Amino acid sequence: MSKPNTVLEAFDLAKSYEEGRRALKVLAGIDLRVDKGDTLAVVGASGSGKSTLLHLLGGLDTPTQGRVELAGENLFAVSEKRRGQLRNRHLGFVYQFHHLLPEFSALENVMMPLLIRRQPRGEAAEAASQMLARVGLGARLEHKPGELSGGERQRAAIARALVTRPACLLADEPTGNLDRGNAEAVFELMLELNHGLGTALVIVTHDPELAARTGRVLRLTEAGLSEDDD
Ligand SMILES: Nc1ncnc2c1ncn2[C@@H]1O[C@H](COP(=O)(O)OP(=O)(O)OP(=O)(O)O)[C@@H](O)[C@H]1O
Repeated sequence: MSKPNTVLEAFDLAKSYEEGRRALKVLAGIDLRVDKGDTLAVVGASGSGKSTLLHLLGGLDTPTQGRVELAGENLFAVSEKRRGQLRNRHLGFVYQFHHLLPEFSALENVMMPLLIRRQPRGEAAEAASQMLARVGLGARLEHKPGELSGGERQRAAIARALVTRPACLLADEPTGNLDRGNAEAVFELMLELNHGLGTALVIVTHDPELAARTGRVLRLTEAGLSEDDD
């Protein structure tokens, strides 16, 4: 049974890919619990399955075995429609590439998830501009993605992911395309927002120094998932 403040929980999660007659085992026996407000980094060698794990946690890919509970519901026992609703209601996603829509302004991009939820335009604009101000882009509302720097684009993507106030933000190498200074700034911003908004944060990173700034570091190896001691 999930505890009341548990946001996301994985039980005995496994993922294999068929390779001809053999199965390529990527993940096996993964148990993981993310509580409200947790900050957690997932590290591991290239190909160890970090992105695969994040996709499973977000219900974007299906496991070969095991289950993921989001807000107490098994993501893979519900309909596709319900899975989408749960994802929408409780999760935010940030990727290495910002995925902002190029023809829309920063403000319009961040309003989008609220408009999709049928929030009135005025309210959506207000919430989006507040969130953009929180990520330091209060003076860039009308800029299109092509008129923003790399770090600013990633900040806008974070604002878009958080504007719906998700319980948990899943971030896959969100600083992977940034130089050192920007990577650190964006990482710090995510931790700060996570703290301020009470959002749980699961962040996949290659960077051990950045990972060490989170509350928990989980390491993926062939033996499975283990938690680093402080
Ligand atoms: N659709 C797929 N079909 C077959 N194999 C796949 C598929 N997707 C991923 N894999 C394999 O699963 C393994 C884990 O991939 P994943 O992208 O999760 O690793 P990662 O730890 O995120 O790597 P990186 O740090 O390089 O991004 C890799 O060996 C990859 O080749």
